[in-house]
Amino acid sequence: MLAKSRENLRLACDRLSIHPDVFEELKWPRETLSATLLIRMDDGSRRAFKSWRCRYNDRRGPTKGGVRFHSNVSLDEIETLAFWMTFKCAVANLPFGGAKGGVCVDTKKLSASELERVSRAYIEAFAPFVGPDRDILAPDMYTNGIVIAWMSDEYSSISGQASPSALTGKPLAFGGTHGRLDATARGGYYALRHLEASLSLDPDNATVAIQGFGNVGYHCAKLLHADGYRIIAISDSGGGVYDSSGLDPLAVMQHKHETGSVRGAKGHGKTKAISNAELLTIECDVLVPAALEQQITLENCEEISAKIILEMANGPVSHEADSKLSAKGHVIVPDILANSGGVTVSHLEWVQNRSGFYWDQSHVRDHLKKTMETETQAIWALHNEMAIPMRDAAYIHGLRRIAESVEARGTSAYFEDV
Ligand SMILES: NC(=O)C1=CN([C@@H]2O[C@H](COP(=O)(O)OP(=O)(O)OC[C@H]3O[C@@H](n4cnc5c(N)ncnc54)[C@H](OP(=O)(O)O)[C@@H]3O)[C@@H](O)[C@H]2O)C=CC1
Ligand SMILES: O=C(O)CCC(=O)C(=O)O
Repeated sequence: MLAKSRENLRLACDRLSIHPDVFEELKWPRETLSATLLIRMDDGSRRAFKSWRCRYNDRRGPTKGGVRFHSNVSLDEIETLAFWMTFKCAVANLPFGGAKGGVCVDTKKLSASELERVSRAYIEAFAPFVGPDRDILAPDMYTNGIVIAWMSDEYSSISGQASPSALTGKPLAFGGTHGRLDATARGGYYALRHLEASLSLDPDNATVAIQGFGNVGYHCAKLLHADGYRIIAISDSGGGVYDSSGLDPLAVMQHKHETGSVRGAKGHGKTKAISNAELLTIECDVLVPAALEQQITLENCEEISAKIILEMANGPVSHEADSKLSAKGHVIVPDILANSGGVTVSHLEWVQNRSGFYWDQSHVRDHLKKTMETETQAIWALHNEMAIPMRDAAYIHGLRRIAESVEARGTSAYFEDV
């Protein structure tokens, strides 16, 4: 995946006439560490879990990115996610480079105490890599505030002092910030709402399909539903539900709490079960992938009907499918912009931890809204001026900032402006 993603960098370098040194620097991660976590299970047996932490590039500041717990996590996935984080942090204009980590584990097969041991072991393994001025961790798929609290507690024990700013996404009572829980979804929501007029989207007449019903998918559904968008399809790892009359995200979540899946939840009309593959091709105005990478590929991209794809997941559209869809006039609001709200509020958490002064929710939300609107507008303008897809515009927007930080270190001019 990293090789394919690098194509976006190559294109942005070419368009900006960036000095080849910049491409060379961003071609590979700065450093990736791997570790095997040896965990004592509740039944007394011992199990080994592969894990990684990648710090991709730190030109703009300490590296920042989440930790994913998933059975398919691989080195290539983590390095690609860290590459995307590098651009995402630049797009959001944060003083961070990009990083990502992961453990190859199915959290659904662990007890709470096993999950705690995995979380603490992860920090123990990578502690020398971590730190408020070095590498700052956060949640991603199948990690949440509790996992981050265990990790933060472990990090403080290892470092021998309270070190809240080494991890973000912490519970409020443990140095977290207001607004981080739904920040990723809210950021995408602000971006979409900012583009409504340009995309001729009328919330009262627009339909939405959402793949993934965890932190990002659920909050996205809730925010869009509250504004009048009709959510007609929702899925999770167990499959999905479709109802052309609309679904109430709160009721669907209630059903998921009771049964473990969104399958079988009831909407306002004739609700039917659908697969994840079907959800992607459903006729709707806005498709919101909010689960895993590579969901829309050459195999199914011809069947995508949604004119707007809001990439709340990281990398849900393959490189090849992206070109095809863009050529056909689909507007893809790219991940490095659409889901940058999470890391934007993580930055605020880091700032608050470091200053010891804490903000209220409205302050955090105002900042997030302003950031999302500013960067969305800049990318939208570039997309129009250069007649290029929004993803290419976002990479150019981020690359300009990364290249500037390279240049600021005294190297001769790295790029000629477009
Ligand atoms: N959390 C954050 O702050 C950020 C997250 N992201 C990205 O957003 C995406 C979702 O993350 P997040 O919501 O935090 O993760 P969660 O772990 O909270 O939720 C993941 C959701 O995806 C579902 N899912 C898993 N596999 C599949 C599948 N094959 N098909 C459909 N649905 C599936 C899960 O289903 P089930 O409930 O059945 O397990 C769950 O509902 C990821 O790509 C992540 O990298 C990006 C930026 C920040
Ligand atoms: O909040 C953060 O620091 C990172 C979130 C993340 O992992 C992501 O944006 O993909």
